[in-house]
Amino acid sequence: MPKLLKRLQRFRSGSPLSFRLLAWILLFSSAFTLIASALQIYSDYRKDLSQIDSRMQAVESGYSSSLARSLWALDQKLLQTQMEGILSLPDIVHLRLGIEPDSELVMGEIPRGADIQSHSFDLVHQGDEAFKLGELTVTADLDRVYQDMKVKVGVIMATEFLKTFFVSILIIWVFQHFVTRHLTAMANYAKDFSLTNLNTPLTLDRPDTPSHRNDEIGRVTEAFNQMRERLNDDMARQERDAAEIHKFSKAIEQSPSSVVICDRQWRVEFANRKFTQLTGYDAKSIVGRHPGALSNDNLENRDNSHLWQSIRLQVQRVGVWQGEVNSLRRNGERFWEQLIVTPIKDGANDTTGYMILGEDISIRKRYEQQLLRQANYDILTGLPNRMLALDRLKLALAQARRESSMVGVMFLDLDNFKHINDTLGHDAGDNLLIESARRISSSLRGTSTVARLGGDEFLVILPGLTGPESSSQVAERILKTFTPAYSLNGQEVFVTTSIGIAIFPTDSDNSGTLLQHADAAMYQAKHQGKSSYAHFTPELSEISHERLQMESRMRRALELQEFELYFQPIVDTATGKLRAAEALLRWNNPVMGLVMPDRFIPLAEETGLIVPIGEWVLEQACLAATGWKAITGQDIGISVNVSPRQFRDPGFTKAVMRALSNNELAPKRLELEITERLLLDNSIETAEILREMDSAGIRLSVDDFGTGYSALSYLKSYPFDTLKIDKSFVQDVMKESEDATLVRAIINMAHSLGLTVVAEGVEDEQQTHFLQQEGCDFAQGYFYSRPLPAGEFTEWLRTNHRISI
Ligand SMILES: Nc1nc2c(ncn2[C@@H]2O[C@@H]3COP(=O)(O)O[C@H]4[C@@H](O)[C@H](n5cnc6c(=O)[nH]c(N)nc65)O[C@@H]4COP(=O)(O)O[C@H]3[C@H]2O)c(=O)[nH]1
Repeated sequence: MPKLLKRLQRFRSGSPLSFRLLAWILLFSSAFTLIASALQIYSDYRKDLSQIDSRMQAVESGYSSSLARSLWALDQKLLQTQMEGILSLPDIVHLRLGIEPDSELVMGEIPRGADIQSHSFDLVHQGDEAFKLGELTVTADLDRVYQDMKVKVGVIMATEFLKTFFVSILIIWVFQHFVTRHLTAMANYAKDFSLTNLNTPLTLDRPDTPSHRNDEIGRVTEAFNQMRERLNDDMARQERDAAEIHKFSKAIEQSPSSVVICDRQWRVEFANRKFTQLTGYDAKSIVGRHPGALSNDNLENRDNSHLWQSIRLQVQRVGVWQGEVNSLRRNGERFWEQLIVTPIKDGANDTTGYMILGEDISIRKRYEQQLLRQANYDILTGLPNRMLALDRLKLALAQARRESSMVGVMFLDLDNFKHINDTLGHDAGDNLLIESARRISSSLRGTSTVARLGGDEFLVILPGLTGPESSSQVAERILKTFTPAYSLNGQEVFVTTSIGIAIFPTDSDNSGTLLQHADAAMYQAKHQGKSSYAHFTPELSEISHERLQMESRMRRALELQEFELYFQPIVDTATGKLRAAEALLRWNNPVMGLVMPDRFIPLAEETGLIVPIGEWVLEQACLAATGWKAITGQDIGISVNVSPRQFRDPGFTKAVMRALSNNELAPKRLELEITERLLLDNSIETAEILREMDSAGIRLSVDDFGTGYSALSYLKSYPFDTLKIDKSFVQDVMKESEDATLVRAIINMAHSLGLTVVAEGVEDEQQTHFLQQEGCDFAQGYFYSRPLPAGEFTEWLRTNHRISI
């Protein structure tokens, strides 16, 4: 019993549901039992009453006639016996027999206060005529019935209570065992459920069978565990999301671009580290401010407000704004930044804020400005370049049209720049250009423009001229500034310039044509003699046109096979025997006829066409030399002229080697003629190429010696074999004693350096004798033979047997 109480106690405290359930079960089952028992007792009570009633009926039916007879017969004894017999019947406690007319016989006693039930009936004598003899009232005591009922109630109540109680206990136990303890376990699980034990599933103390899994508790358990797993997943996702968010926020924070995030009202909410580095504004100090109004300078902010208004409008309309902004750092320093402004949208595509990405492009901007400068200005002299000059010219022409004034266009070319550049080196050339630019600029008014068009060409624009003569005055001033010597590499050098002038609108009203005319005039000035100027005349355009035509014809001359090599013998001065031949280029143009190299080689050099033309010459010269061996059986050398531009071409060495190997010519049979201008450049590459040629066995000669700086000293440093005295000295040896002395000195010096000497331009016998006397090794000139086309030269070989090997 204490155990049971304890249990009950536990139910009360730990299992309120069980307790309440027990109470309810008891209440309901008791009520139900009570009602049922009450109904049952009432039914039994009614049955007892009806039994008494039927017993009284039975007394009436059984005794009325016998009592009537006894009464008729006045047989008191019998009557008494009969009445005692009735009184002995159960529950009947009292009889009253009323006898007609007024006597009565009473038997038995009615207990005081007892509940009774009475039944009366007449005693009638049945004769001819019915005669009422009396009336019998039978009274039954209901006490027994009540006693029975009380006992029944007691018994039923006790048994029903016990039954209900034990059934309830049983139900509760069953409920507790199968349901409540699991619910309690669930409750405890739920109570202890936290993020730390998310991985512990809910398990109940019951077998894991399919039926258990499918019942309500099983389903609730499963629901619990599913909930736990979902929570687990959610937590994992949340962790992942948090890590992602952390990563993104770190990325934004550490982004190399500045990042500013604003709310919908364009108030700064966040700014990353880069922003602070870039602008000097601390992120916290600008929170809540408008990104265009960070500075305290009202003027600055007002300027910015227009910009940010258009940014806002464009972001709203187009969804993005990007551009370059000249921003202000906190310290007042300006910098260029590239901004990208975009809205930040939520899942419903509503704008929740704005993001401003910024990148410092100051360096790029500076670089761009530099590029712009480079695109418009000549780096060396700082003068406007061709592009800017043309722009300025167009502007000047437009203004002159409006003002009906004149514009002078001057084309300047330094007369001996190429020579100085080749002989004194590029540095000297550069200094010359810088100084020339300065001198030209110094002779001009403020409104004039001087520009460098490239190389040694300058352009001067003279706006607002009153007449062509004003341009002549300027030209004279410029020429005058060129009079003093230039100091280059410690040497005094005299440089002159040639100026061509064209006037707007007299010569042309078009900038391009004016430039062409000025160029043509410049060539005319050069032609007149250097250090002069010339005005454009209509005839000049023809000359300039010719130059252009020649260039375009030359470009096609190779493929049209218009070039031809002539060969001129180089003979031993003492014996007159052939030693080698010099290849001299000719251009057979159907329109221009036979064009001599002096006319087209400079243009070929200028345009770079000399490189493919020179390769062709090398190839053809080697081919010819191989052919002569076949004819004569002798190895005849071949000299080929190489121009500086050709020599400096990166493919030159390969082209030479290719020509030799293609034609199987021994390198020692090939002699390359190089002008001394090339050597004075003194560049490492020149020396290397010469050495490469020399080590390959190719012979090298200095051509036109005497026309340049004629410095013998450099000859020592290079692997030359031959020195060719220029024809201008040879031709005058018999007339000018100075030239004879010079030629003699050259021969002696060359020999002392171990060089063979060739005299060029030998035209008569006297010259030959002189050279023989002076010990000049070889001679070349009309005296022996003019340069001959290949066929005629072969013929010359056949007829001339004096071949020296
Ligand atoms: N007055 C006179 N002149 C004589 C006499 N003997 C030869 N000559 C000319 O003197 C020039 C000698 O060639 P250069 O000094 O190398 O001068 C050459 C050379 O520098 C250049 N040249 C010729 N062919 C080529 C070539 O294939 N490549 C290159 N780069 N230049 C070439 O053109 C220049 C002129 O060549 P050419 O007109 O053929 O003129 C040739 C030749 O015809 C003479 O007795 N009297």
